[in-house]
Amino acid sequence: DDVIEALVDFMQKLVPGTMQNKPNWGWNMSSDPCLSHWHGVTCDKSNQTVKNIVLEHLNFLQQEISNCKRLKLLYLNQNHFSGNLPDSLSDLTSLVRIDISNNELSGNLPDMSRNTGLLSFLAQNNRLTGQLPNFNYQLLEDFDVSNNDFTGQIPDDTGRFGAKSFTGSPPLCGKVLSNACPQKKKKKDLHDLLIYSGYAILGLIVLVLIVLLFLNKKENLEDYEIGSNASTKKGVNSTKDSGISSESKTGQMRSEFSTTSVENGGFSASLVVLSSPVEVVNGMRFEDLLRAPAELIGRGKHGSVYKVHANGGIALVVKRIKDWEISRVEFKKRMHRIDQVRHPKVLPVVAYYCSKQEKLMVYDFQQNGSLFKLLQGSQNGQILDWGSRLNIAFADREACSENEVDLAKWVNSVVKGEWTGEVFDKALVVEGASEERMVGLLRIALKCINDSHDLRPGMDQVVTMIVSLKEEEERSMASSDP
Ligand SMILES: Nc1ncnc2c1ncn2[C@@H]1O[C@H](COP(=O)(O)OP(=O)(O)OP(=O)(O)O)[C@@H](O)[C@H]1O
Repeated sequence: DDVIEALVDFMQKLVPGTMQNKPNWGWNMSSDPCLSHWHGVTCDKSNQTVKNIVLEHLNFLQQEISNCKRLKLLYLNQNHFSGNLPDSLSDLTSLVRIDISNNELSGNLPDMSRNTGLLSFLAQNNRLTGQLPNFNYQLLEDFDVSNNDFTGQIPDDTGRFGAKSFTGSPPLCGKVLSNACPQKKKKKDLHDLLIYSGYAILGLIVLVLIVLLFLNKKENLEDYEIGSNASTKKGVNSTKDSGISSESKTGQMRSEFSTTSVENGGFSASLVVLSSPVEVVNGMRFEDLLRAPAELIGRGKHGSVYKVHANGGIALVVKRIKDWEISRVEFKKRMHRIDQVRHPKVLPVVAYYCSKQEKLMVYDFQQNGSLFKLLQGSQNGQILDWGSRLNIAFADREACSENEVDLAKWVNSVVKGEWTGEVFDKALVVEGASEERMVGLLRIALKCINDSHDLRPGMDQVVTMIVSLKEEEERSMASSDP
């Protein structure tokens, strides 16, 4: 009975209670270890004396230890324990000290990185294998894994524990041992190379994006600058284009130029005000121009012309230049060159706008319209009398002489080219004057303005020429009568 009691007590201490459910386990006070064949117990032939107790492969530690969540100290040193340490050891996060030294434990150590409160770990003199797991080396006070069969690199790069803690595992390598770790495999190099080239490509893409962004910004800035340089001078604000309704508030159709400008992609830039003192454009923004009611008043070779009722209903003229492949810088230069031309017969440009899609020139509206139309009599049905035409011609002559254009030369060229319709008074033609006679007279007049004094006819010669012209015409009229 004493033996039975001692054995049950031993088992109770080793694995308290938990093995009782195992079939044919025995190990209780109500049975006999030999007759009831307790697990692991062998007796002599007469079944009187317990001779051997073999409790192999029962994973006592494995089964029990994971339940001890608050376990702080685990001292199993010098017990000849064999087998693997349970993985559940890493779940016991309250553990402070572990001593499993001087046993015959084998296999890998469990991951101990979660046991953050561990102060000592002693596992020397076992047969443990594999790589050393990560410990919180900074906190550890005692650490010894010497005389095992660990392999690979010592993970402790703090150098807190010297060679003594690691010796006896020949394949183990690291800074603290004389056994330096071999260079990393080529595969790792290739891996690194791939990672670095990935970074390099990514960096390149980012760089290209930045450059593109910068260029784009510069382009916009150029627009902005074109707008702001002159406008700062004149106090015009730079502004972004905004949404514009398809019809103006006055009910007039929104101008074609504004429609296209907006549809072409919502660009932004200011109207550039030149030095001409047309008050209304000061402070006017490009979007104001787009919003203003406008009507088409003419088309030239280089584009269409719109009358725009700007702020307060003041009339401006916007010429929308079509298909001009010119850079902004060049356009800007030309506009400023035009701005420098000061001539009473040249209508100054008051402002301009330039973007990739759109080039606009803004003028003051001229009530009297086009001289060409006035001369052709097609303007408001108005017919210009001969005296007014002469006045205009003289004014133009003066203007042209300033510009070194020779009116006589021009008339000569007109007569030679037989475009006389250009120079004759329409009223004379309407009254039935002979065009042939007028050309004859014009030729006589041109002889009178010959550059060379000697070649100019005298007055008597002029009279003779006019008389013969008259007679010739009368003759031809007589011969043509039936
Ligand atoms: N400032 C203005 N005020 C009033 N009407 C204008 C003004 N500018 C132009 N117009 C009208 O628009 C018409 C066309 O003008 P535009 O300047 O396009 O003529 P253009 O010199 O023949 O053109 P292009 O140089 O493109 O051949 C003119 O004939 C005139 O009736």
